[in-house]
Amino acid sequence: KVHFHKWTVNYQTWAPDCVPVNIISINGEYPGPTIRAREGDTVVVQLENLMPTENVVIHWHGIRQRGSPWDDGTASMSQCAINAGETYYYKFVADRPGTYFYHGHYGLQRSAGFYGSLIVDAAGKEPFTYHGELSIVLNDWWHKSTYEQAVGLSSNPFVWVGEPQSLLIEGRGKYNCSATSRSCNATNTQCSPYILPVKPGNTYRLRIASVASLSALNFLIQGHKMTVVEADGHYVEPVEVDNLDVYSGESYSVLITANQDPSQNYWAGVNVRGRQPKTPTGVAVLNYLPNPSARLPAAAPPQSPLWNDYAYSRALAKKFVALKGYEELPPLQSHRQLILLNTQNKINGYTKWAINNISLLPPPTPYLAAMKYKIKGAYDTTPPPDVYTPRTYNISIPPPNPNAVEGNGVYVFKSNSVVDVILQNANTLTANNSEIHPWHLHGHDFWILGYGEGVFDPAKDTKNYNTVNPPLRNTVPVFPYGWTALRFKADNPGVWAFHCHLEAHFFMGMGVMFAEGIEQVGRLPNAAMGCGLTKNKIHMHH
Ligand SMILES: O=C1O[C@H]([C@@H](O)CO)C(O)=C1O
Repeated sequence: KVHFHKWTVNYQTWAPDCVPVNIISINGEYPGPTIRAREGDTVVVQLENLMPTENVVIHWHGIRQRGSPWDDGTASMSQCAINAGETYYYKFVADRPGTYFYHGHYGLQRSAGFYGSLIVDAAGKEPFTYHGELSIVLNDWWHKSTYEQAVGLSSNPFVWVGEPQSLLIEGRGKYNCSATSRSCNATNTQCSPYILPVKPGNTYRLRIASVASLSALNFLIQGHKMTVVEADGHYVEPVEVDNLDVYSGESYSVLITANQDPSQNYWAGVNVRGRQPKTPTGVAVLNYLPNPSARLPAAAPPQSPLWNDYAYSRALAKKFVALKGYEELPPLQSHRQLILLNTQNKINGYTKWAINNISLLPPPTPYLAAMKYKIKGAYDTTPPPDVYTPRTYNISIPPPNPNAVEGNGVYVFKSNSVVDVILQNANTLTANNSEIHPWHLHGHDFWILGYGEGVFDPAKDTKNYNTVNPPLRNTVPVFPYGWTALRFKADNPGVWAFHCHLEAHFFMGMGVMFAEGIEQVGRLPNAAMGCGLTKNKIHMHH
């Protein structure tokens, strides 16, 4: 079955947290329309860019784009961004059931509200049952425009975006209007809390995803336990939790049962973790029918574990393992091991993030076309280093030599080879500071083989990898001063970004490029080309 969607993208005034700002909307909606498909279906999105002053792309987060790497929706990587006034057709197969989403992948467009849900239903029986389904996307929100944020991030002196003003559940939050001189209308229906209607006694599958720009989030429902059953489109052994960490780029399904006093409604809440919170709890309402949805819970919004209780977060992350009998297990050996050290750096005085001392600056010619058509001079053909040097680098202090370089080289993998990547975290430019980074891989799912604290030791730590029931994911956090090890099969011809999913960090260069099987990539659509050096590779038809 083919699902056809006709979308227009435009600027729009919207008040997600009661303060009107400019957002990027789809068909006038915020969040954008939900895409719903069945496993194996094809999705076609006719995307018309009606924004008069900027280009656009959409990334289909969690969709692997097998056979359609040009529709991964990454500007400068998989395609030329769609010009103002132009229309592009995205076409891909929803080949795996699960909870996914889509968002802009150009500049800071995701932070401008440019995102929505993408849900793929299983063709067969699932390992759990429920009466109904609910779905939310979590986000953090700023009043400062994304253009102002981008200028600050690329200025010297550096202007940091700061902590968010609000946390949003399905695009809705509530700023304290008396705390701002800006226009703010607490009765605007755009900022009324999102309602999750439930029938007493019933069990629901709640799909939760995060597109947060900066914040690690913790989600919980007052008085209700949640049983986690799916993560990033893969089944996990059921885990019952009181609250759930959701890192940007992750998605979950949890089962909840409406088993509390039916005369009440309950808060669903979201709080910041991993950074000292300056943002109030974002809330939605779990509405026990037939209570009126406007009957707000009397209790205070629910609170999460302490923001810097990393032991809690590490322990929770380790609880998620693949559901026995449902998920593919990893190959026992890998062919190549990358150890990627992240550092915050200065380049000519500008604040950046670097991986093995290289800060990613994507080129004007998209990699996919450049590699497929062997366009000379499009990007640096010297591959970046597999491991960081010196190997004695001290991760617990600010970089002693903070200078890094900008680069755009690519890690090229043998077709179908097995690759291990170890993400190694370190101190930032600020003493005694290391941050959580959620890393997202395009075009693949990977197995999480392990998490550790301190410096990764290849001789010792590889022995403790979980190869028995590691979860398959497309996004994984690396905790402060720690490491995360993952494994994937380089079995999807194309060029794929692997990057920190925090919007500002990716903008500041925190990512790398992977490629495999380029010779097997089919002919690129002309519409994905036309920028940089791709222009003379456009195929002429009669
Ligand atoms: O990339 C970042 O920059 C700031 C800070 O390190 C410098 O202002 C911050 O908190 C980040 O996550």
